[in-house]
Amino acid sequence: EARGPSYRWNLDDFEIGAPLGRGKFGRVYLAREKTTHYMVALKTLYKVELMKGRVEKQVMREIEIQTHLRHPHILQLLTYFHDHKRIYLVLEFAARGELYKELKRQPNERFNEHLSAKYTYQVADALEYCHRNNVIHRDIKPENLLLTYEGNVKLADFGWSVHAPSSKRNTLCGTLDYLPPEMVSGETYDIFVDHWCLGILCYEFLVGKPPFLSDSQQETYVKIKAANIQWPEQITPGAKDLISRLIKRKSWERISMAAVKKHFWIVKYKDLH
Ligand SMILES: Cn1ncc2ncnc(NCCc3cnc(NC(=O)Nc4cccc(C(F)(F)F)c4)s3)c21
Repeated sequence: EARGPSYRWNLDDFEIGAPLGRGKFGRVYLAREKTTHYMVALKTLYKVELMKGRVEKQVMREIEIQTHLRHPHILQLLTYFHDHKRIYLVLEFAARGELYKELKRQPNERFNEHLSAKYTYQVADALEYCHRNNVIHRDIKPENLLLTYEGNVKLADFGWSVHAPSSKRNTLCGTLDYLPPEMVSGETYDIFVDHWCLGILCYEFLVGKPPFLSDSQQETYVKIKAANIQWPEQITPGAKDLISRLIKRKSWERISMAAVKKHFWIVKYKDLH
């Protein structure tokens, strides 16, 4: 019986394999669809946990946003379903897993200029598409990037994404390292938060840690608000030029995603191997 677009998927359609990762609200498993043997990543979210975390409407927003996004560098949400205890996200499987683990595996735990430019380009490409669809990702960091078998980036986890402009004041969990000044000070913000995060991301690819990393949150806040970056010797002038044009305190001064994709440092290194 052919499975049309209105078919209601359920857990019985899949054989569950190895765990791929774990999050605060549930785990991710490798899974195989029984009739086609198509491999997917199955993210389980416990409803009780989501309610305790007061994030259930965020999951609904993520599902709403994700079902309308289709791009080669965005991890596809294929479908979703739920039972009495859990919500299941059926996701495209990225066979080389989490990019941050690949970063840690590198010598000196940092990428060379080719990989840094290639990944920065691909994330810029995905963000340009998101922004054209009026979606701010808001949580760009190595932990939310996955790698395909071919070594290309997939932007994942739209759990914190919103439609622009927004002033969502949900207590952002996790590190402050990627927060732009306007979010640190709780102002309303726009798509340019993603531009700031792309600058932080490119810096972390090249250096192995984010520019405002500090021992305390207060110190990180101060460094973010001052936006003063230390440039280790391995950062070349081209990379420094691009990162400086993204990590701008005034959000409207951050260069566009189109300009990032055409930047001379990106063009020079993204296709070199
Ligand atoms: C590890 N790994 N290795 C290979 C591989 N291939 C595909 N996927 C993987 N991992 C899953 C990546 C994700 C994609 N979308 C996500 N979405 C989400 O986690 N949403 C979410 C969760 C909890 C709370 C909220 C809420 F409520 F705050 F919004 C939202 S997680 C893979």
